[in-house]
Amino acid sequence: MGASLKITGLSVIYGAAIEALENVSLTVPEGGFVALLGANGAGKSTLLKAVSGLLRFENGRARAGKIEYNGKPIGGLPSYQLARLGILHVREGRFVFPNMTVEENLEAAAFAQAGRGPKLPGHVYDEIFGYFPSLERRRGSLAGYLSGGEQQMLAIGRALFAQPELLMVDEASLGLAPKIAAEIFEILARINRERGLSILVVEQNVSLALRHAAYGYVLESGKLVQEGNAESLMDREKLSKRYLGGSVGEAAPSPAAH
Ligand SMILES: Nc1ncnc2c1ncn2[C@@H]1O[C@H](COP(=O)(O)OP(=O)(O)OP(=O)(O)O)[C@@H](O)[C@H]1O
Repeated sequence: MGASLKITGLSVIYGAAIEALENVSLTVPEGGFVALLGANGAGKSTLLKAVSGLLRFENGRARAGKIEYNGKPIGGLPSYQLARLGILHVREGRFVFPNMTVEENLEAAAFAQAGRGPKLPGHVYDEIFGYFPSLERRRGSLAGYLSGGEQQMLAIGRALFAQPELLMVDEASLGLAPKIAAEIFEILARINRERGLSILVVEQNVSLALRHAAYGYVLESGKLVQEGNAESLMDREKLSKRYLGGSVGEAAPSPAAH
């Protein structure tokens, strides 16, 4: 089941003066798959943090604008309440517990997010491992020893335990080999299709994101500069050069790719 997100005229500042977003409006329809694109520092992560209630931990705040979830205002709610409403944010950097096994990471997430556990019924694992078979093979391994791609899958798998209705994923492809990044996006698309879950991804790899998302928004220096359906954005060759500083078809190269 998916939820709708509507952001209207959102402006965010950090501290007293750093303007990270200015008058940004964005919609994720129920069951939609939307990509938020833009170069480094454009404000993409800030937007996700504004939705999931994480801004306050970084001395950030919404100066203006409205955030509505399923038609109701949610601005100012704490992150744990937003998670209970079904808004899950997979942050950039993955944040798995390195000294716990895959299974323990999933149990911890279920316990913290949904108040379940510590032992979970088998079908819950089957559902998650159905999307991520490589995690099942490594369920007894310490998360710290997983590859970057497997850690990203674990981070997404943990979010799924909370039965989200809106899943926001920040830079899922960062530092990953193209084949693994593509696999992760295919899994996200499958989750979107099969569960009707609404998905908002932040991505620098434009072609990868627009291959799966139906609609995209482009931020530049905190302002929305382009939006449109995936096809029309892919057609705008200029988009990459002007706003993203690279080729539409390429992700930023990463020395850590594995
Ligand atoms: N905690 C913070 N305190 C002060 N300024 C911040 C903070 N987080 C982000 N910023 C500033 O806000 C702007 C937007 O940053 P943000 O991280 O949202 O961009 P981004 O598009 O997600 O970039 P990246 O792809 O590099 O993560 C930048 O100018 C950044 O320096």
